[in-house]
Amino acid sequence: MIYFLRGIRLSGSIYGRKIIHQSVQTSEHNWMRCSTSTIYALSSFPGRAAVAVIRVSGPQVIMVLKSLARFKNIPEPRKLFLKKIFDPVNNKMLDRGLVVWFSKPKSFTGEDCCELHIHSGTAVIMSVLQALGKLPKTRPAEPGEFTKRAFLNGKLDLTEVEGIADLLNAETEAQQQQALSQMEGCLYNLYSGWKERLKICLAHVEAFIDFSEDENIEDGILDLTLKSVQSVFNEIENHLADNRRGERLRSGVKVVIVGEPNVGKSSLLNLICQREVAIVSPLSGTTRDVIEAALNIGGYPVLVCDTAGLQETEDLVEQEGVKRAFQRLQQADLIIYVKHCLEFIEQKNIGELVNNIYKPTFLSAVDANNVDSQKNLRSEDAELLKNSEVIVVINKSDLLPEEIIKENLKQKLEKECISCSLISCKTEYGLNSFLSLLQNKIKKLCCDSRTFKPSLTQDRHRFHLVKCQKYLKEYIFEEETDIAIKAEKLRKGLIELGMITGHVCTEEVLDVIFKDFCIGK
Ligand SMILES: Nc1nc2c(ncn2[C@@H]2O[C@H](COP(=O)(O)OP(=O)(O)OP(=O)(O)O)[C@@H](O)[C@H]2O)c(=O)[nH]1
Ligand SMILES: [K+]
Ligand SMILES: [Mg+2]
Repeated sequence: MIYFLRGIRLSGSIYGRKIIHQSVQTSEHNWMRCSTSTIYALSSFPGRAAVAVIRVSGPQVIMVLKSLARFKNIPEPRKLFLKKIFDPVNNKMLDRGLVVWFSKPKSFTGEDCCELHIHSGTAVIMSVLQALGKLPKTRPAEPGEFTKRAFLNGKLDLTEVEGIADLLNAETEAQQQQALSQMEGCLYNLYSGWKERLKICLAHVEAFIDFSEDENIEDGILDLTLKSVQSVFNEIENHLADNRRGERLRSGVKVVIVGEPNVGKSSLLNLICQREVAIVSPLSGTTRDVIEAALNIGGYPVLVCDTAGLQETEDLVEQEGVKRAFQRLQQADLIIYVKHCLEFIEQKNIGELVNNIYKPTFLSAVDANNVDSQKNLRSEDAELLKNSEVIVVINKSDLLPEEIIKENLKQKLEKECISCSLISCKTEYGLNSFLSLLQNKIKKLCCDSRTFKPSLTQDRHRFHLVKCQKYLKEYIFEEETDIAIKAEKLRKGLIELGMITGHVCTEEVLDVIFKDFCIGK
């Protein structure tokens, strides 16, 4: 047992040399480059308002306090002081405002930071920024540079950085909540938890390599390791099999309205949006291009598209419209398939008809290749279509000859069909129940209400998790007698996890992540 423990410690350091060190080098390199300069930026929205916040970070912060705010002694950190702000060169007074500073490392960036809360007027802001520029070794911050420094100083990992970016971009409540929990470290905890467990596995394997000749190495250590790797593997697999909920919530649910010409697709889009987004007319083939509208439905971000009526046609423009409709269908998370109600009055077995309506129609079209534009649909696209959620909307219920027929049809649909609404865009009959069906579907696509596990939110994470999983799979299942080769698999798996959190990363990855930030964050 003693050797067992010693193995962990020794191997831990071997591990440290190979992976952690790599990241430290990158960080140190950046740290040295950026820590010599002090950066400043307007962190609030530019324009006329009550207050503007200018943020400063770096070694010159004390100098800023002394020369712009004219503190005689270094003030107490984390306290607001009402001060006059002066230009350090011509000694002109520029404004009066609140000044606060944070001493390193207890600040957002991990460096000395200060904030000047001044009046938000164009001239005031410009003059204070210019005054900051007059101090030695100061310069305007690049987009996201404050956050980048926080990352390089170990204040945040990359998933938390991405959480901040998502929070700044969040437009709906559900997006806000997801971004917040990511910023608070839910993904960091999950991924670094796996990393810690794999690190121990690797340490065990390396201990085995180093000490297996030795009598004292614990029996069955490799079996134990295999079990641990297997359980991490299973957890990653579950996390990946989330039907892309988190990514969808982040980027918006894609809803596509399709159906034959003139069934009322554009009318439905306008009703959902509560404005005249698309042209409605009695002429068949009115909509040609895809018409998009971004909406907030029950706190979830949604992109609804109206498309050209699906039919075989000689008209070249309409053919192009049908082709585009099919392209959108392939990307859809949710399809609203609109039908004319008169098709249904004579039908006896409505449930079967409606429940199967969508898939056979499109998939048989795909198989038969009977519309030019559908020739482009490959079999995997057809598979995608099959996986999308569908709501069948039966429109124009006001045209049903008698009230009793309408009620009968409605009852039959409610009893026999899963996702179907009988509505009238003209009278708005059934609209509310359709909208609540739509909202429920969207919610289901974005979050799993049964579990409160953190969702995978980014393609970047998925990419590295899939690669990590591949190495773990090789470790678990491949017949390999050379234990050193097996150890290498674990090491590679660990590197992939490190790439997600940024403990192993390259300058290019950082550039991509920070480029979308605004200046001053
Ligand atoms: N009576 C009745 N007419 C409707 C209803 N919904 C739509 N319409 C009419 O049906 C016609 C076609 O409506 P659109 O919304 O343009 O139909 P579409 O499916 O977008 O048509 P295309 O873009 O040409 O494929 C228009 O004259 C609408 O006013 C409805 O619920 N009841
Ligand atoms: K029309
Ligand atoms: Mg239309």
